[in-house]
Amino acid sequence: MIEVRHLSRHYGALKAVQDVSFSIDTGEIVGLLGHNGAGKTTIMKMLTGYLEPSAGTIRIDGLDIAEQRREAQRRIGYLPENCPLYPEMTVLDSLDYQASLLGLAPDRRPAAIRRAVERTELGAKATAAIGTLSRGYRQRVGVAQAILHEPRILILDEPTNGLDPAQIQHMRALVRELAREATLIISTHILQEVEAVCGRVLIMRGGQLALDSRLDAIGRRPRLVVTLDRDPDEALPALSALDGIGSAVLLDQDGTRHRFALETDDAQSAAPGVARAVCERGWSLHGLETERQDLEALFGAVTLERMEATHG
Ligand SMILES: Nc1ncnc2c1ncn2[C@@H]1O[C@H](COP(=O)(O)OP(=O)(O)OP(=O)(O)O)[C@@H](O)[C@H]1O
Repeated sequence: MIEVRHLSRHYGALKAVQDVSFSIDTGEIVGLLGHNGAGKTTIMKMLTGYLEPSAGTIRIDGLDIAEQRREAQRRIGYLPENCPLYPEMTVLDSLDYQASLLGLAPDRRPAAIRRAVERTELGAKATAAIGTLSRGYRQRVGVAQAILHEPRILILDEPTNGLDPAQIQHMRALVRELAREATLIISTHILQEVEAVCGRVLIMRGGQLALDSRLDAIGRRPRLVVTLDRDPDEALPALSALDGIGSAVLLDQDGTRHRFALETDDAQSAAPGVARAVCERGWSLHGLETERQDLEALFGAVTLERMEATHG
């Protein structure tokens, strides 16, 4: 179980992650999706205890990562982006070295290494020098390193980055296999990646969480999209407290106008109540529509920010 509350990270004036909250249950496979620079790696580094948040809390199985970092880290396996490996080491040496860094007792190492090699199907390359391996095999070594201590939570940053189509297929099969025993968070900027392996998606946009949805809900349940000239701080609590509304998130902003998406079981029936509540507060209603949450809309949420970034 991972609980993230009001997590922020600033680099000087740059707000790389802003007030992000989510919970992940045991056994879930969650895709963290967003364009380059959206804040995915920053979140992953904070989840793994390698980067301190500027604000907010992270709990791993109830352990506060700021206070019980070592203990929390023992439950996590991490494949960093462009996983650094020593090219002159063999696969086995590399795994043995990582096992020692993880603090595995020497008598437990051979069994742990054997199991990691089997699960990542690295047997044929076990004695090969890492520098001679294809990128796909090097990624598998990175994954083998991450699972040596049999963590219950696995965090994979761009696991298919730079792989060819056959290697991507293999990595996806490996991810599904790993998910039988661990909770998985996979960062990617590829929508198809999420569709292929994840049950749930978190979309980051400009450092903020723009969408948190189960994939099987996408394309089925329409949402209500309301446009108001109110700040999210004021509008979100009011909107999410309305009868029949499960949650409210900010979609985007154009000047002072903000578009909010409201999750509801029945968007058509909830619409009049939303319109009434907005008018009762004396707010201007600039738009109210039902929106089917299909994959295109999901993708739009991501690409919009890319356009904003491109156009400054
Ligand atoms: N150490 C750092 N110092 C300053 N700025 C940083 C640092 N690390 C990341 N950033 C900036 O923070 C923002 C978020 O970066 P981050 O790497 O978390 O994004 P990302 O979603 O993982 O992107 P990518 O898909 O390119 O890996 C970017 O604007 C990035 O330039």
